[in-house]
Amino acid sequence: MTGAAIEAYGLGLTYGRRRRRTALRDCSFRLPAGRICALVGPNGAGKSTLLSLAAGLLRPTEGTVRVLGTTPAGARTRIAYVSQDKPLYQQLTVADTLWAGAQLNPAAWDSDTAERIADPLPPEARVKSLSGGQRTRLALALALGKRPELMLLDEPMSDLDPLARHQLMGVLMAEAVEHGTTIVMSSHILTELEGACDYLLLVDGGRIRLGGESDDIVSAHALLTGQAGDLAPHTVVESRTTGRQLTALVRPEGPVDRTAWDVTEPSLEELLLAHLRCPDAPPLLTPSADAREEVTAA
Ligand SMILES: Nc1ncnc2c1ncn2[C@@H]1O[C@H](COP(=O)(O)OP(=O)(O)OP(=O)(O)O)[C@@H](O)[C@H]1O
Repeated sequence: MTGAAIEAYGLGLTYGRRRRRTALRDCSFRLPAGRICALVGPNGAGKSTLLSLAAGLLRPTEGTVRVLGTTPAGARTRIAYVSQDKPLYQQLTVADTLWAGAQLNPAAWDSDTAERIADPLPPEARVKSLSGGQRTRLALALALGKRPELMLLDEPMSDLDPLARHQLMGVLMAEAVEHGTTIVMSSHILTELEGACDYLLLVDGGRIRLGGESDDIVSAHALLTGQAGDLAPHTVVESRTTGRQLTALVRPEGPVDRTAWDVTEPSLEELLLAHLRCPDAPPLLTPSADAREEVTAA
């Protein structure tokens, strides 16, 4: 398929030889290019593993992944990856780090963007003297300066103060709009992602549970409230009873009986939390996220 930033088919990764730990299993999905995608899931779900596979830092133990129409290794110059621990050279100064970024990316380096993002940092400060949030800012300056087609960001906002978070989220979104950059951003802060991301991947227990346009995923669900009653024929994600009142998150399979139920649209956060509380709910991929054909070897 064309126009995909990431395509995975049966993708899996098991760490270790003796004490094997399966981090991802049988993940098939497609992320169209140009999206800002939230990658969400509980601790240990497999988000970092998925990002590392897409960045070409890990090789799958099963299945395949393609990035920007080629192998992750083949796309390396077109990808920027910011890992959770933001590895930077401790001895270099901020100015040296930006200079090194320019030398390593001579064809596409965007010094204006990189310097604008790094601006609040003292140029002569050594990386080892920066705070966690300041290092994140420098790592994002390097990533954006590279002018990548795909940015893979592992919890990029977790140690930034609210003002810096707001500013850098704005920069990321402007970048996506102006240059069509695809951004995949893992985070635990669901409210922050709700306004910023137009695409969603929910990973849980090493599997993809939800994938697709956030709006389409939300509108595929309904919150029903009423007297305890029959929820058939709808697919039930979660149902809870308080006294005689039943509240259920369902995927409607046909018209909902509005004489029996109050019907509202769930927020993205309500929807995600319900899926996390109910791991047996069936997965849902919208048509654009559905990778039906096996991609060629990674
Ligand atoms: N290097 C490793 N060796 C062995 N197991 C690992 C390694 N890295 C991750 N794992 C395991 O793989 C699983 C997925 O980890 P991963 O870091 O991908 O999760 P995550 O969704 O990014 O979690 P978090 O939200 O806590 O960052 C976990 O069970 C973890 O313990």
